[in-house]
Amino acid sequence: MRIKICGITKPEQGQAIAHLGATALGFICVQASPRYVSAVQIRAVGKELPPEVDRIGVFANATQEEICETVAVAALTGVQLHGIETTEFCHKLRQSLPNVEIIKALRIKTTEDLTQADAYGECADTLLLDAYHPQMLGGTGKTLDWATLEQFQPSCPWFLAGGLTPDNVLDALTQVYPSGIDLSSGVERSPGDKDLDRVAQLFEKLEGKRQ
Ligand SMILES: O=C(O)c1ccccc1N[C@@H]1O[C@H](COP(=O)(O)O)[C@@H](O)[C@H]1O
Repeated sequence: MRIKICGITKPEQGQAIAHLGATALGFICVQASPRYVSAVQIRAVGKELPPEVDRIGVFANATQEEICETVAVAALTGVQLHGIETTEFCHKLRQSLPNVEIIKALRIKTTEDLTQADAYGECADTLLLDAYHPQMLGGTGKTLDWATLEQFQPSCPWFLAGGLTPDNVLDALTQVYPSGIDLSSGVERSPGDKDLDRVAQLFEKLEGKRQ
Protein backbone atom coordinates (compact mmCIF):
# COMPACT_ATOMS: atom_id res chain seq x y z
CA MET A 1 0.00 0.00 0.00
CA ARG A 2 1.24 3.49 -0.81
CA ILE A 3 1.65 5.81 2.15
CA LYS A 4 1.81 9.52 1.43
CA ILE A 5 2.63 12.04 4.13
CA CYS A 6 1.62 15.49 3.01
CA GLY A 7 2.49 19.04 4.01
CA ILE A 8 6.25 18.56 4.35
CA THR A 9 8.11 21.84 4.84
CA LYS A 10 11.41 20.86 6.51
CA PRO A 11 14.21 18.86 4.80
CA GLU A 12 15.16 16.93 7.95
CA GLN A 13 11.54 15.92 8.58
CA GLY A 14 11.11 14.81 4.95
CA GLN A 15 14.21 12.63 5.24
CA ALA A 16 13.11 11.12 8.56
CA ILE A 17 9.60 10.37 7.26
CA ALA A 18 10.99 8.71 4.12
CA HIS A 19 13.28 6.65 6.34
CA LEU A 20 10.29 5.57 8.46
CA GLY A 21 8.67 4.13 5.33
CA ALA A 22 6.62 6.76 3.46
CA THR A 23 6.38 5.91 -0.23
CA ALA A 24 5.43 9.49 -1.17
CA LEU A 25 5.84 12.96 0.31
CA GLY A 26 3.46 15.79 -0.50
CA PHE A 27 4.35 19.47 -0.78
CA ILE A 28 1.68 22.16 -0.65
CA CYS A 29 2.04 24.56 -3.59
CA VAL A 30 -1.09 26.53 -2.61
CA GLN A 31 0.08 29.95 -1.41
CA ALA A 32 -2.88 30.50 0.93
CA SER A 33 -1.99 27.39 2.95
CA PRO A 34 0.07 27.60 6.16
CA ARG A 35 1.95 24.57 4.73
CA TYR A 36 2.97 26.36 1.53
CA VAL A 37 6.50 25.73 0.25
CA SER A 38 8.11 27.24 -2.84
CA ALA A 39 9.45 25.15 -5.73
CA VAL A 40 13.01 25.98 -4.68
CA GLN A 41 12.32 24.79 -1.11
CA ILE A 42 10.78 21.56 -2.46
CA ARG A 43 13.86 20.93 -4.56
CA ALA A 44 16.05 21.32 -1.46
CA VAL A 45 13.94 18.77 0.45
CA GLY A 46 13.87 16.43 -2.56
CA LYS A 47 17.67 16.37 -2.86
CA GLU A 48 17.89 14.61 0.50
CA LEU A 49 15.33 11.91 -0.34
CA PRO A 50 15.85 8.35 -1.61
CA PRO A 51 15.03 8.32 -5.36
CA GLU A 52 12.20 5.78 -4.97
CA VAL A 53 10.14 8.16 -2.82
CA ASP A 54 7.51 10.00 -4.87
CA ARG A 55 7.49 13.81 -4.58
CA ILE A 56 3.99 15.13 -5.10
CA GLY A 57 3.12 18.82 -5.48
CA VAL A 58 -0.38 19.76 -4.31
CA PHE A 59 -2.09 22.48 -6.37
CA ALA A 60 -5.56 24.02 -6.31
CA ASN A 61 -6.86 25.76 -9.43
CA ALA A 62 -3.37 26.71 -10.60
CA THR A 63 -2.75 27.34 -14.29
CA GLN A 64 -1.07 24.75 -16.48
CA GLU A 65 1.95 27.06 -16.81
CA GLU A 66 2.30 27.42 -13.03
CA ILE A 67 2.09 23.66 -12.52
CA CYS A 68 4.59 22.85 -15.29
CA GLU A 69 7.07 25.42 -14.04
CA THR A 70 6.87 24.12 -10.47
CA VAL A 71 7.25 20.51 -11.66
CA ALA A 72 10.43 21.47 -13.53
CA VAL A 73 12.02 23.56 -10.77
CA ALA A 74 11.03 21.28 -7.88
CA ALA A 75 11.68 18.01 -9.77
CA LEU A 76 8.25 16.64 -8.83
CA THR A 77 7.27 13.10 -9.82
CA GLY A 78 3.57 13.82 -9.43
CA VAL A 79 0.96 16.54 -9.10
CA GLN A 80 -2.18 16.46 -6.97
CA LEU A 81 -5.02 18.66 -8.21
CA HIS A 82 -7.03 19.63 -5.15
CA GLY A 83 -9.32 22.31 -6.57
CA ILE A 84 -12.14 22.27 -9.12
CA GLU A 85 -9.97 21.36 -12.11
CA THR A 86 -12.07 19.97 -14.97
CA THR A 87 -11.51 16.68 -16.79
CA GLU A 88 -10.54 18.77 -19.83
CA PHE A 89 -7.83 20.49 -17.76
CA CYS A 90 -6.53 17.08 -16.62
CA HIS A 91 -6.37 15.84 -20.23
CA LYS A 92 -4.40 18.93 -21.32
CA LEU A 93 -2.05 18.64 -18.36
CA ARG A 94 -1.43 15.01 -19.24
CA GLN A 95 -0.23 16.12 -22.69
CA SER A 96 2.20 18.63 -21.16
CA LEU A 97 3.43 16.25 -18.45
CA PRO A 98 3.36 12.75 -19.98
CA ASN A 99 5.71 11.25 -17.38
CA VAL A 100 4.32 12.87 -14.26
CA GLU A 101 1.66 11.16 -12.11
CA ILE A 102 -1.60 13.10 -12.10
CA ILE A 103 -3.61 12.64 -8.92
CA LYS A 104 -7.07 14.20 -8.95
CA ALA A 105 -8.47 14.94 -5.52
CA LEU A 106 -12.25 14.77 -5.13
CA ARG A 107 -13.66 16.54 -2.10
CA ILE A 108 -16.67 14.46 -1.14
CA LYS A 109 -19.70 16.26 0.29
CA THR A 110 -22.36 13.64 -0.51
CA THR A 111 -22.15 10.12 -1.94
CA GLU A 112 -23.32 11.57 -5.29
CA ASP A 113 -19.91 13.25 -5.60
CA LEU A 114 -18.39 9.78 -5.94
CA THR A 115 -19.86 9.49 -9.44
CA GLN A 116 -17.18 11.96 -10.63
CA ALA A 117 -14.67 9.15 -10.20
CA ASP A 118 -15.73 7.58 -13.54
CA ALA A 119 -14.86 10.66 -15.60
CA TYR A 120 -11.67 11.59 -13.72
CA GLY A 121 -10.50 7.97 -13.75
CA GLU A 122 -9.98 8.37 -17.49
CA CYS A 123 -7.69 11.40 -17.35
CA ALA A 124 -5.92 10.99 -14.01
CA ASP A 125 -3.54 8.20 -13.04
CA THR A 126 -4.79 8.13 -9.48
CA LEU A 127 -7.73 9.53 -7.52
CA LEU A 128 -7.70 10.86 -3.97
CA LEU A 129 -10.79 11.19 -1.81
CA ASP A 130 -10.79 13.96 0.77
CA ALA A 131 -13.56 15.29 3.01
CA TYR A 132 -15.41 18.43 1.95
CA HIS A 133 -15.04 21.52 4.12
CA PRO A 134 -16.95 24.72 3.27
CA GLN A 135 -14.04 27.08 4.01
CA MET A 136 -10.89 25.03 3.59
CA LEU A 137 -9.48 23.24 0.55
CA GLY A 138 -7.50 20.63 2.45
CA GLY A 139 -5.50 19.76 5.52
CA THR A 140 -8.78 20.02 7.45
CA GLY A 141 -8.52 16.96 9.68
CA LYS A 142 -12.10 16.11 8.71
CA THR A 143 -12.84 12.43 8.00
CA LEU A 144 -15.04 10.95 5.31
CA ASP A 145 -17.92 8.66 6.19
CA TRP A 146 -15.93 5.47 5.55
CA ALA A 147 -19.01 3.22 5.64
CA THR A 148 -20.25 4.88 2.42
CA LEU A 149 -16.98 3.96 0.66
CA GLU A 150 -17.10 0.22 1.21
CA GLN A 151 -18.16 -0.40 -2.40
CA PHE A 152 -15.95 2.33 -3.92
CA GLN A 153 -13.81 0.64 -6.58
CA PRO A 154 -12.81 3.11 -9.31
CA SER A 155 -11.08 2.04 -12.52
CA CYS A 156 -7.75 3.48 -11.32
CA PRO A 157 -5.78 3.36 -8.06
CA TRP A 158 -6.87 5.72 -5.29
CA PHE A 159 -5.75 7.29 -2.03
CA LEU A 160 -7.95 7.65 1.03
CA ALA A 161 -7.31 11.04 2.70
CA GLY A 162 -9.13 13.27 5.15
CA GLY A 163 -8.53 13.29 8.88
CA LEU A 164 -6.54 10.05 9.06
CA THR A 165 -4.43 9.64 12.20
CA PRO A 166 -2.40 6.83 13.79
CA ASP A 167 -5.44 6.29 16.06
CA ASN A 168 -8.13 5.88 13.40
CA VAL A 169 -6.24 4.50 10.38
CA LEU A 170 -6.84 0.82 11.14
CA ASP A 171 -10.52 1.46 11.71
CA ALA A 172 -10.66 3.18 8.31
CA LEU A 173 -8.85 0.31 6.60
CA THR A 174 -11.27 -2.28 7.95
CA GLN A 175 -14.08 -0.48 6.10
CA VAL A 176 -12.39 0.90 2.99
CA TYR A 177 -9.93 -0.68 0.52
CA PRO A 178 -7.80 2.07 -1.06
CA SER A 179 -4.51 1.57 -2.91
CA GLY A 180 -2.91 4.15 -0.64
CA ILE A 181 -3.48 6.48 2.30
CA ASP A 182 -2.60 10.14 2.71
CA LEU A 183 -2.12 11.91 6.03
CA SER A 184 -1.30 15.49 6.90
CA SER A 185 -2.73 17.21 9.98
CA GLY A 186 -3.11 13.88 11.82
CA VAL A 187 0.68 13.60 12.14
CA GLU A 188 1.50 17.25 12.90
CA ARG A 189 2.38 19.40 15.92
CA SER A 190 1.22 22.50 14.01
CA PRO A 191 0.61 23.14 10.29
CA GLY A 192 3.75 22.13 8.38
CA ASP A 193 5.59 20.88 11.47
CA LYS A 194 5.37 17.08 11.45
CA ASP A 195 5.36 15.12 14.68
CA LEU A 196 7.87 12.34 14.02
CA ASP A 197 6.63 10.32 17.01
CA ARG A 198 3.12 10.32 15.51
CA VAL A 199 4.54 9.32 12.11
CA ALA A 200 6.46 6.44 13.75
CA GLN A 201 3.25 5.37 15.54
CA LEU A 202 1.47 5.33 12.19
CA PHE A 203 4.01 2.94 10.69
CA GLU A 204 3.87 0.69 13.76
CA LYS A 205 0.08 0.50 13.37
CA LEU A 206 0.42 -0.30 9.69
CA GLU A 207 2.95 -3.12 10.18
CA GLY A 208 1.60 -6.10 8.25
CA LYS A 209 -0.83 -3.99 6.24
CA ARG A 210 1.75 -2.67 3.79
CA GLN A 211 1.75 -4.92 0.74
O1 LIG B 1 -2.76 20.80 3.69
C1 LIG B 1 -3.11 21.85 3.15
O2 LIG B 1 -2.87 22.94 3.69
C2 LIG B 1 -3.81 21.82 1.83
C3 LIG B 1 -4.08 23.02 1.19
C4 LIG B 1 -4.72 23.04 -0.03
C5 LIG B 1 -5.10 21.84 -0.64
C6 LIG B 1 -4.84 20.62 -0.01
C7 LIG B 1 -4.20 20.59 1.21
N1 LIG B 1 -3.94 19.40 1.87
C8 LIG B 1 -4.46 18.10 1.52
O3 LIG B 1 -5.51 17.75 2.39
C9 LIG B 1 -5.60 16.35 2.47
C10 LIG B 1 -6.01 15.83 3.83
O4 LIG B 1 -5.44 16.47 4.89
P1 LIG B 1 -5.73 16.02 6.41
O5 LIG B 1 -5.06 14.68 6.60
O6 LIG B 1 -7.20 15.94 6.61
O7 LIG B 1 -5.09 17.06 7.26
C11 LIG B 1 -4.26 15.81 2.00
O8 LIG B 1 -4.50 15.12 0.77
C12 LIG B 1 -3.44 17.02 1.70
O9 LIG B 1 -2.74 16.82 0.49
